[in-house]
Amino acid sequence: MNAVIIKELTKKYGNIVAVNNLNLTIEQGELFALLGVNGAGKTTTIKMLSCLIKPTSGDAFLLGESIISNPHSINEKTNISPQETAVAANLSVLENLELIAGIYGQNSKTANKNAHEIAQKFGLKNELNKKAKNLSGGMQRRLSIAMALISEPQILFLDEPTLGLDVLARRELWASIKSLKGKVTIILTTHYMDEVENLSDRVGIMANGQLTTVGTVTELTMQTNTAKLEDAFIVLSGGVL
Ligand SMILES: Nc1ncnc2c1ncn2[C@@H]1O[C@H](COP(=O)(O)OP(=O)(O)OP(=O)(O)O)[C@@H](O)[C@H]1O
Repeated sequence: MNAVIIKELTKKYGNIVAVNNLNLTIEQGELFALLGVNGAGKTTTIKMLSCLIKPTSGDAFLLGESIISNPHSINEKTNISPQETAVAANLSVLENLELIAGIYGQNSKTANKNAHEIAQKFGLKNELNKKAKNLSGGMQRRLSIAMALISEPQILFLDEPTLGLDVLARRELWASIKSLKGKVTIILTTHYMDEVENLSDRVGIMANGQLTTVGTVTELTMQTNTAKLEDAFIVLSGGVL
């Protein structure tokens, strides 16, 4: 079954066409990685799909609901961990998690139970009483994703989830993301090719607001006659090897 159907989605900022006539279908439980050089249109796409900004034209259907006519319904079933880590600095880890659970309508008992469960899953169990501002950057990214997940979304958007993390923190976060595969539909943007190779079921490459290529890592390397995704990406983004 399809979780996401994108139809001719376009976003213009004045003369700039940030996203240009995007068409794409993503299956339920799939982890889809969106790649592209800086300014290609990835974040704008994710922001439209998560109903943070309105498209100029076109539409997208998430779990059958339109981002134009039913954004509230989509907000109940999806969540985003944005590029800027979105945690309340002066609240503890537990309070941050319970806050989001409360916003999504969970009573305090359920919110507390879910907060403890998700903290366990994301290696945050020993940090529950720490203020978010005193966590390391890696722990803050983890908390940000845990906060997106506590609402039990069916679709999760991860915008550069491991940006600025050290190798160990990145690997730990990959393991947490991998444990969601097949259960939650995930759309992820990243500049790290090893992340895509490790996590994604399919990859889409954007250039100048357009989705130029969609396929598995193997399909992309075969298509470009290259040995690894990084080389395939350079070829497909119009660069020189
Ligand atoms: N609020 C805005 N106002 C004007 N132009 C914008 C706005 N947001 C994005 N853009 C422009 O839209 C284009 C696409 O930007 P977007 O942030 O979606 O790219 P991206 O692929 O996510 O880049 P990065 O990898 O650097 O995060 C860029 O030319 C950018 O300058």
